Amino acid sequence: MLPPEPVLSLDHADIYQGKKLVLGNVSFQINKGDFVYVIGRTGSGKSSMLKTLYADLWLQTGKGHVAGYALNALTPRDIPQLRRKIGIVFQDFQLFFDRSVEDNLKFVLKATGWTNKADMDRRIAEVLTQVGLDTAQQKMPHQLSGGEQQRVVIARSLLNHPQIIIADEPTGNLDPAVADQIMKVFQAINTGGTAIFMATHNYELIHKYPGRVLRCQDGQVVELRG
Ligand SMILES: Nc1ncnc2c1ncn2[C@@H]1O[C@H](COP(=O)(O)OP(=O)(O)OP(=O)(O)O)[C@@H](O)[C@H]1O
Repeated sequence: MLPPEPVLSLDHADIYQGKKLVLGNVSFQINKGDFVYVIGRTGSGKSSMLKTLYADLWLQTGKGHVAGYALNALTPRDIPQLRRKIGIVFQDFQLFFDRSVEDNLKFVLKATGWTNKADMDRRIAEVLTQVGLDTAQQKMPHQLSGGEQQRVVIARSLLNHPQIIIADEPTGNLDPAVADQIMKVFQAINTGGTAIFMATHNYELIHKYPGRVLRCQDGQVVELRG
């Protein structure tokens, strides 16, 4: 067997919101191809931990590595580079509603340094196919269902070939059948080798799409044994 390739790790990390310690002494590792959930009650610190991992919150104590970047030694210039290597998906879709699907995706490509039009067109077609939305390129977001909009967000997260997708409640606003389809999209992406780290409240999905499970509880993160 090949040795595990870590794509994300926290090592004795403390997660803060301002001066408030939310999670203390957090240590775990996610390897290439892992599917990992983080669960826990409202306010237990899931989002704060994810935000720390994509450098929206600063890691003040302990160590962390994401896609080759040391979180505790990031410079402001590193942050866009780091975010290019991870895909970020939220519950609320955060698409530009005054632009087509294609223009939403092109915006991200241009912002991350792509210039060649043919390359951009090819990559946009690829990621839309990957999420099962090949025909939606010219549509405006409001012409799409909630599930389709979330697929566009997932497609957007894939544009720069991330090593890991960090998803915060990506099915939270969707009805169960649609949530199920979105999970299948994540599963297919994961099968292709991309690690997934997902905060969720939906235990049914965890049973149906098994993965490692971390729980935020009483200021700590523990891994549940499967
Ligand atoms: N912007 C903020 N400023 C100050 N405190 C915050 C901020 N965001 C969250 N907190 C606090 O940090 C703690 C952890 O919140 P967090 O949002 O990380 O929890 P969560 O597990 O993701 O909750 P949920 O499941 O509701 O999304 C809570 O006590 C919360 O009130």
